[in-house]
Amino acid sequence: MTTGKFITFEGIDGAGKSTHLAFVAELLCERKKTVVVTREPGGTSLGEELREILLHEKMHLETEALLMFAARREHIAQVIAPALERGDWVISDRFTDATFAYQGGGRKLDRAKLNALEQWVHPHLQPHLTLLFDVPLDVARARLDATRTLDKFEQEKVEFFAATRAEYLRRAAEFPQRFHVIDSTQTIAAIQEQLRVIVAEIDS
Ligand SMILES: Nc1ncnc2c1ncn2[C@@H]1O[C@H](COP(=O)(O)OP(=O)(O)OP(=O)(O)O)[C@@H](O)[C@H]1O
Ligand SMILES: Cc1cn([C@H]2C[C@H](O)[C@@H](COP(=O)(O)O)O2)c(=O)[nH]c1=O
Repeated sequence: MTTGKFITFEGIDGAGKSTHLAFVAELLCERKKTVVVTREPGGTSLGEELREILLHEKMHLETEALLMFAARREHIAQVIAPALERGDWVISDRFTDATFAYQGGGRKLDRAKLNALEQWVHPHLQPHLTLLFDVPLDVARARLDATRTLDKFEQEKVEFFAATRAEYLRRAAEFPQRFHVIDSTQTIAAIQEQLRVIVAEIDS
């Protein structure tokens, strides 16, 4: 019997999702789960090649959305579906909510086109739990500026991130049964306490 669950981590760049992903993976390992940690775009060798292109080359917004879903198709076929079938837990740093937020919200691509791609690529797969790390834009920006060289998305203007964040929050309100919105301005320790409770709930 399949017992694995699919958990996704979402948020604008710099919100802190990668920081907490490792912690949740550890919590699940302590609970004796077999955990597959992966990311989008990426997660397969083709997906990682597409990631390089997507994060560094300019392209038409529809090309960008199509490549995100192409990488995702491969990711589901090679990694996510087989792991869930084995009963493993899959934790992915981003999934389809990111396409709705970035290409839909940020770049203003028609949501109907994204719905059609989602229906094509994964009509029967949705995360069991989506953790949305939410922060004001200035906090996210300060965290990014302190830590890294910025990629194509991270160099976008404040309006882009405001629209991306708004679309994430709109989706969280649309799908309250799977989304948990986490106030990522809290300390890392406070967020970890919240994550402990959420993980215990989903594993009960
Ligand atoms: N709650 C927090 N308080 C203070 N600093 C934080 C917090 N969460 C994360 N950070 C710091 O902010 C920086 C960005 O965090 P992280 O890489 O986890 O963000 P991210 O959401 O995964 O970003 P991206 O999507 O661009 O990879 C890191 O230096 C991390 O240590
Ligand atoms: C899956 C997905 C991702 N993006 C963007 C969001 C981020 O800026 C990058 C991924 O980098 P991360 O720091 O590892 O999160 O890609 C996107 O625009 N659309 C998507 O579907």
